[in-house]
Amino acid sequence: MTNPVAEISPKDAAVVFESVSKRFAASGANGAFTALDNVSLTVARGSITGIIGRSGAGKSTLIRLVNGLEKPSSGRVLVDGVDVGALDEAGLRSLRRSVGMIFQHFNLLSSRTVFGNVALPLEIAGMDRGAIEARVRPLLDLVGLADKHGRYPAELSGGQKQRVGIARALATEPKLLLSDEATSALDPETTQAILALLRRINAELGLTVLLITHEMEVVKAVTSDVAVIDRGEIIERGHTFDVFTHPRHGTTRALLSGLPGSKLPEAIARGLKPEAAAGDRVVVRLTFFGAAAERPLISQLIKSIGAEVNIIAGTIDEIGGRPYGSLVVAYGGDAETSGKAERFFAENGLVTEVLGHVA
Ligand SMILES: Nc1ncnc2c1ncn2[C@@H]1O[C@H](COP(=O)(O)OP(=O)(O)OP(=O)(O)O)[C@@H](O)[C@H]1O
Repeated sequence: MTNPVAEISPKDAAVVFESVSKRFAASGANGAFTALDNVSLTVARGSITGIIGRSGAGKSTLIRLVNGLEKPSSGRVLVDGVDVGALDEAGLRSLRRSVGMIFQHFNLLSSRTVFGNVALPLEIAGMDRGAIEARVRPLLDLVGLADKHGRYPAELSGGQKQRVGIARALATEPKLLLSDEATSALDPETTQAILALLRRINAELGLTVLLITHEMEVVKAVTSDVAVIDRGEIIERGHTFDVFTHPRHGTTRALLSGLPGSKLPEAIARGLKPEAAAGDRVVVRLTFFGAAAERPLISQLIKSIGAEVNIIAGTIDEIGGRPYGSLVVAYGGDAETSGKAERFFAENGLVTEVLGHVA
C-alpha cells in the first residue's frame, strides 16, 4: 500500500519531523533513555493528524518538541518550515503564539473568569483592552460559552472547561493546534462533543490539528491521518481509513481490538489458543469495505466452504463518512475448510486476521 502521509511535500506540511531522536540523560539510579528513535513524520497542512500509542510510547515527548519545550538530541522539527530547535528565546515566544495547545487537565487559572482565561495570552502579548474584547467575544461564541464569560473554572463542567481551553488556545490565532489527551478526562458523550468542536474549528478556520491520544475511539472520530508510535518508533502511519481497514502491525491491531464491537466475548477470549488441536475451530477477524460491504458475505462464505460459520462479534462503522465493517467468525479449522475459506476471502478482497483457535 502507498504511504500518503510520507509523500506530502515539505511545503504542504504544517509540521515535519526529520529523523528525530530524543535521549534523556541518566539521572540517579536511571540510565540514559531513548524516548524517540529516528522519527520521521509529516503532518499535512489542514489535516487532523492523530498520534496514538500506549503509555510511555513517546507521545508527549513528540508534541513537546513541536512547541520547543524539548529540543531533539538529533534530527530536526520544522513548524511551517522553521527549525524549532534553532530558535532563540524571542523566536520561541513567536512560535508559541502561532501554536495553540490544549491539555488533559485544561490548565485553567482558577482565579480568573472564563473571559480572563481566554484573554490571558492576549494580555501577555500586550494587546489593548478593546482589541482583547473584540477577539475574545467571538471565540466564546464559537465554543458555545458566551453566557458563561463571567464564571470561574470551579463553576464549570469538564467539557465546559475544555471549551475554555480551546478558546484560549485559539486566542492568538494560531495556525496549528496541539492537543495532549484533551478528552481523556471527559465522559464519552462530552468527548464526542469536544471532538465535534475540533472538527468544526479545523473545517471553519482551516487550522491544522495534531493530537496525541491512547484511544482509538478518538482517532476514529476525528482524524484524517494517523501515526502509531510504539517504544519511541513510528510503526505505522497513513490515512485513518486505510490504517483501520489494513492494520499491518500487531500493536495497531491490539489498539483496534479495544474498540467497541471489536472486543471478543470474555468466554471466547479466555479459550483462544495460538495453536490448533484436532477438531478445533479457527477464529478469524474479517474487515470489509467498499463493494464487499454490500454483499451477503456470511451466507456466501457458508456456501463456499460447505460448513457452519459462527458469528462471534461484529460492527459496522464509518470513518470520514466511509463505511467499513469488522466481523469475527469461527469455522472448522481442518485444512480443507480453511483452504476454501482463504480462497473465498481472497476472491472477495477481505482483509483477514487469524485470532486463534477454540475447541
Ligand atoms: N525528562 C525526562 N527524563 C527522563 N525520561 C523521560 C523524560 N520525559 C519522558 N521520559 C521517558 O520517555 C518515555 C516517553 O514518555 P512520554 O511522556 O513521551 O510518553 P507518552 O506516550 O506521552 O506516555 P503517557 O501516555 O503515559 O503520557 C517514558 O518512558 C518516560 O519515562
